[in-house]
Amino acid sequence: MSEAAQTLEGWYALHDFRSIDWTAWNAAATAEREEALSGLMELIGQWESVEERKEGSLALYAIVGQKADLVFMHLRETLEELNAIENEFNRSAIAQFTKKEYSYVSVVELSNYMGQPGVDPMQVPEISARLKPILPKSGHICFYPMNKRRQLTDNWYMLPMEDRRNMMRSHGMIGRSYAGKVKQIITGSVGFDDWEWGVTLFADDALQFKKLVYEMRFDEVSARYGEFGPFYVGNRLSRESLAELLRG
Ligand code: VOV
Repeated sequence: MSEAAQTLEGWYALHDFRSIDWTAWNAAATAEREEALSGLMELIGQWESVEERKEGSLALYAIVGQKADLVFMHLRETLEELNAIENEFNRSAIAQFTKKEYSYVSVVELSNYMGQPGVDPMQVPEISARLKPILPKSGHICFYPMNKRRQLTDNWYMLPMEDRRNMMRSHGMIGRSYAGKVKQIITGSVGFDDWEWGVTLFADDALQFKKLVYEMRFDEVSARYGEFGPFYVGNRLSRESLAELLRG
């Protein structure tokens, strides 16, 4: 058996994709709409205060295209808290005007491919900060799930550790050349959701997503072993721009 990579886990993640039921929203009375909107703002205010206390984080984006209208990306210490968040949203008035499109459950993950021998990673402040990250407030988000291939000839999980480490080093070097342009949050989802990882990227210039993902397609770990699910791309929403989106 090949040696399994050791992983470190941080906050749990829920990517909650919703669409607005425009027919129901447009048909609702102004007072009903305003009440639903103020309930939503209250919820967002609560989630932002959790972030201020550094007990979790929120990223809120408008999705471009027809896969969804909104994504709420939540990070929390426990799965129970994530479940409570979705239930609270579902009970709120705005939920009558939204549809569930897709969700993804995972946990912030770092693997030991790049670890220094003899160093306890939990004692490295940069690593513990990366496990419980405050999500960037960048202009754009890109999310997609992915697997590492398990076919007879190309099976990531049967490769020796050394080969996987070398490929991840090359992957990391490409990634590092996007420092300051793209920030990645990798979440592990083996046992939690339908793919093995969630890839969430943040950037102020959305074109950098395309450039990074394209460049990685030529790198062996992606070219040979990467399998990718649907891509979601979006624009940052503040409370004000969300209200504007709904009020028109
Ligand atoms: C934005 C840049 C960027 C940077 C700097 C970066 C660096 C690194 C490093 C150093 C490491 C290994 C240690 C760790 O931190 O876990 C990883 C790990 C990982 N990555 Fe990555 N990645 C980036 C970006 C980045 C992208 C764009 C993708 C999607 C791939 C693509 O083709 O679409 C990705 C995927 C992953 C995955 C799935 C893992 C876990 C693999 C596993 O088998 O465990 N990643 N990644």
